[in-house]
Amino acid sequence: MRIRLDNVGVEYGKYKAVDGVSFEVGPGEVLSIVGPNGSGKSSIIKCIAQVLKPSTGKVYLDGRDISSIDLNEIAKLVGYVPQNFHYLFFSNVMETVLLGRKPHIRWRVTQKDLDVVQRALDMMGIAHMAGKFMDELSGGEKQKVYIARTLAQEPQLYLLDEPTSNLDLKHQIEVLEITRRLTYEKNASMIVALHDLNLALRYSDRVAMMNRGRLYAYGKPEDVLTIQNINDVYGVETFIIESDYGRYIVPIRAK
Ligand SMILES: Nc1ncnc2c1ncn2[C@@H]1O[C@H](COP(=O)(O)OP(=O)(O)OP(=O)(O)O)[C@@H](O)[C@H]1O
Repeated sequence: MRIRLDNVGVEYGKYKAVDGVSFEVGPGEVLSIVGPNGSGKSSIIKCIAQVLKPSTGKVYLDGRDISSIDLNEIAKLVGYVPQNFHYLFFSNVMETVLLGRKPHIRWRVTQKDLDVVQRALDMMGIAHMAGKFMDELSGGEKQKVYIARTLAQEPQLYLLDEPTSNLDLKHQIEVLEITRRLTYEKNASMIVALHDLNLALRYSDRVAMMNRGRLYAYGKPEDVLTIQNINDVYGVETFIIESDYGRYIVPIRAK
């Protein structure tokens, strides 16, 4: 799936949170959006998820204006994991992940739906807690359930807003490995907001760096995540290590 943002702006009342953002993500590609707190990452993701309507510009999915696409079709195509998720505290893990199948279910839940849900639970390592109620889970466990729900949805576009914020080191890597692999295998696409610049460097095909609502830099990870850009946008001095395992950004001090 190809996603194109053309001059997207977001306003909250008179406050312009996003201004004139344009970028493109091709089939089988992962785009990370990085930038300081309040720079507009979530607002952009919400426009693509159709939670917010842009005040200017348009979002296109495979060339179609997203606002003209039927919401049932959007529900099948776009899998959105928001930053702050709301769950039904009286539902259990299995039921919550099964909700991901809702756009695909016609009359009743089929064996295929249950198989897909089981696979998603297994991929996220939460099958053993399938019967637990949502309000019995830790923050990281809830986040895994919401990612599993999106995996069960089998979307063409993964929209992940800081999906690793509550996860331990191992699961931060696993979530991005799994979603990136599915993106490549299914020729889907993925747009992910990340605070960890090293994860962005490692898992993206392209990076969009936001600064105060504007796109500051956009392109290949190594061209965007430079010492100079990080210094300009975050006000943090860094150095870069080139190792056998790849390139790493090491922060030294805030300016
Ligand atoms: N519902 C809202 N009403 C008013 N202002 C908002 C609203 N949501 C976000 N904003 C403002 O818009 C700006 C961009 O917010 P957004 O959540 O998109 O940033 P972000 O880059 O995702 O931040 P963070 O890294 O802290 O999650 C911020 O200044 C924020 O205060």
